[in-house]
Amino acid sequence: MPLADISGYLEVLDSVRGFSYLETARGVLRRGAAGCVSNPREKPGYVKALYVIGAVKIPVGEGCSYTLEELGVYDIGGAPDMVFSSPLDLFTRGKPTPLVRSRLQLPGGVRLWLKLEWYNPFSLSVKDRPAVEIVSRLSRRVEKGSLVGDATSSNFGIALSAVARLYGYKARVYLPGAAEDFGKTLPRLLGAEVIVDPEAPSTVHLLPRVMKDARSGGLVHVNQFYNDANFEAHMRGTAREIFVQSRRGGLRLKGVSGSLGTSGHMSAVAFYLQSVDPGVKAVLVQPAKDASIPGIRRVETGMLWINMLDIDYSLAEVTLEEAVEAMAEVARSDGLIIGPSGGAAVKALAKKAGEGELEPGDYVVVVPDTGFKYVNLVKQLL
Ligand SMILES: Cc1ncc(COP(=O)(O)O)c(/C=N/[C@@H](COP(=O)(O)O)C(=O)O)c1O
Repeated sequence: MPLADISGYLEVLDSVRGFSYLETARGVLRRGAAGCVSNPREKPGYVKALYVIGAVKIPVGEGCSYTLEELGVYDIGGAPDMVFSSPLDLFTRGKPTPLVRSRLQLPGGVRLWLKLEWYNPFSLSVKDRPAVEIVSRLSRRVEKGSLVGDATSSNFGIALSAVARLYGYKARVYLPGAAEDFGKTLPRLLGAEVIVDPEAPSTVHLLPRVMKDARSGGLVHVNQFYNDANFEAHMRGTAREIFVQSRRGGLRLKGVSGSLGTSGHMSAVAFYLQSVDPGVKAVLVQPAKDASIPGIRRVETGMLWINMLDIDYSLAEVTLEEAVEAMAEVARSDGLIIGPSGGAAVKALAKKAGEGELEPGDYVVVVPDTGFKYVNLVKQLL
């Protein structure tokens, strides 16, 4: 059977170390096709490369080749009746998240498209994706009833609290004092323990405390900051969806823009789309010095994938005021209330467009969550 279900080979994924499999993934994406292997179990890196780009099938045999479409890469979900058998089914098949053309006019023929990640059902944010990927893999080796936890700026904590319960785990989330109220309250509503450290200026400052609690026993640290399942969730999900939606929507995709926390989603989006077309630009936003924008950080504060992988990107700096200004611009042009990190990414793209750095074409901005969570923040700045 030349096209086998890749789900029959996933046990080999855990044996793959490092990022070398990504060169294979890049090659398959660039060629748009994958060759056969006689025994996938002897090629765990190849299995992982196909899994991470979203293949559902793996070609088994000699001397054959299959297109991405034949491998199931284009099967990005969809439930026409929107009837789901469970909350996890809602997360999985209630995809892809929308990609919508904004009416906001940017200079230089830059056409703006918004990838609305608040359509993820648990945290109404992009962070559902790594939470489901991390917990579903963990459930293969961690006994039910265990306590899982991590440091979070808010969204991942909500997603982890929700998904942990669905898999039979308890959750504990650690937040910096400056986190928004929704990030401190909603995990409790979901039955999680919440630890707030008023002294911690950011999530990464909480990691020593989380690791100490993990070492002293009793806590499984899921570690969104260094767990490759974060990056891989976005390769198979966010990135693949943008690739397929752009193709099917007839976009002339010239660039992507987004923000950085763990750097999981924008590393995946940039890597995937630049593997397909090396000419795709990646405009990444970071808060201006001394600025604080919920959920995102400056690259120098420490991130894994954006620093480890071969990704070509430019950085733009944005203040919180500029991020909220962009929220208002999108709200008034599209009627959509995007979150501040999405606003920051729109502003970053607009700056690059204004500086004449972008060629005409379609640009996708990943909008990690909704602005409905940030009323107190916005109120002070409107
Ligand atoms: C609203 C919003 N926008 C963008 C990001 C960045 O996503 P990432 O780079 O894929 O982690 C995030 C990421 N938040 C993560 C990580 O936060 P961090 O900025 O690393 O402290 C969390 O919820 O714990 C976010 O919540």
